[in-house]
Amino acid sequence: MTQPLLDPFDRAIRYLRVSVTDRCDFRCVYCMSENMQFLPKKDLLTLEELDRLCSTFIGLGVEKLRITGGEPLVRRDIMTFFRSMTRHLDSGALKELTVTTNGSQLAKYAQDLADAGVKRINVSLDTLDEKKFADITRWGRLPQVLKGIDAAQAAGLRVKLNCVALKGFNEDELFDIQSWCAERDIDLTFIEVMPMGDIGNEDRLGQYWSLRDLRGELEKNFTVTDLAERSGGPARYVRLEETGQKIGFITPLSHNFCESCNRVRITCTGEIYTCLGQEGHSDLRAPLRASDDDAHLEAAIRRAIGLKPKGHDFDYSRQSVDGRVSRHMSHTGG
Ligand SMILES: Nc1nc2c(ncn2[C@@H]2O[C@H](COP(=O)(O)OP(=O)(O)OP(=O)(O)O)[C@@H](O)[C@H]2O)c(=O)[nH]1
Ligand SMILES: C[S@@+](CC[C@H](N)C(=O)[O-])C[C@H]1O[C@@H](n2cnc3c(N)ncnc32)[C@H](O)[C@@H]1O
Ligand code: SF4
Ligand code: SF4
Repeated sequence: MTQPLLDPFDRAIRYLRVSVTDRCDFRCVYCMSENMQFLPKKDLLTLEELDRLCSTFIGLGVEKLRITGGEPLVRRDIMTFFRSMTRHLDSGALKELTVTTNGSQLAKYAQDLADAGVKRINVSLDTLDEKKFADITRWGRLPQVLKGIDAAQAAGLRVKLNCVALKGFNEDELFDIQSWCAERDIDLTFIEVMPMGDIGNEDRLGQYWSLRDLRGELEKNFTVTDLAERSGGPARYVRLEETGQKIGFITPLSHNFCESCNRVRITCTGEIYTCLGQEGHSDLRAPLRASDDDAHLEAAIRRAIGLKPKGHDFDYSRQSVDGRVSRHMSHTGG
């Protein structure tokens, strides 16, 4: 029997997040600069290499696989990869195959995702206003995303909306977004903006809207009850008693979920980041390419997991660069 992946703090690693591309058809202001330089295609893991890497992790006890990016659905032939993972769902080794997407390609791929065994997807959407959407994503078009969400629901996929809370940007839309989701039976999670990337002159500290304040706003209209349940992810949930709606809050700066952290991340070039909020990483592409022997790759994975830190190092209170992670969110896929 293979030993499960345990980190130095005895946390079992069951959740793998894989960024399949650094490219994106949007340029969200908190994520990328307008003139992002992307990696040469030859540096990316091939779909076959991604398959081998993910399959090795699944053999080592990973039960949940989330595909992210950049925008995962702009990678050519990505459905081939999703379909190749279906065998692990069929065998029961993989419990969940899922994706985090900006929604732009969903109208095209929703049914294929459902056919591959995907049940739930997360769609990132910060505003329901067309003009504001164009501003925040720079290149995105809202109607295309809304069409994608409709297609996902029509294909039977459960949709969760990820909404980054931004002061002075979507504060005024809080109740519109909440009721829009309630009407469509779409789950909703708010995310605090994180200090990542060196993104031009964007002022992430000025955009910071604490979810504590956002919750305070909700309390003006609803009775908000804390729920004890956890999804195995960083979100904490509340219920709005008047509508019965469940809303998630992800406050990456609090350490409240680090102690039960179950995840690691792979970039599209095969680096493993054992913590979203730390720079430390190891290379898995070299061992992947060096030999067909999976034992070699497994040993490299175990060595990397052996370096997983206890928690993150984000800090808004430090004004200097050492309080931020300089890598872009699109590099590790959030
Ligand atoms: N600090 C921190 N933030 C995380 C972590 N995982 C996810 N997040 C944040 O949560 C955001 C949403 O993540 P998603 O890709 O939707 O996945 P999720 O919320 O973990 O997924 P489910 O719980 O399966 O729905 C990410 O973009 C990050 O901002 C984590 O391990 N640490
Ligand atoms: C990097 S994107 C990758 C997947 C896909 N392109 C999407 O947007 O859903 C994953 C998530 O990271 C979030 N994100 C990006 N930059 C962020 C930041 N600086 N702070 C908080 N969340 C961020 C996005 O809102 C999105 O929900
Ligand atoms: S948040 Fe997602 S959609 Fe927006 S620029 Fe980053 S990778 Fe692209
Ligand atoms: S910040 Fe790091 S340790 Fe904490 S939950 Fe996220 S990945 Fe895990």
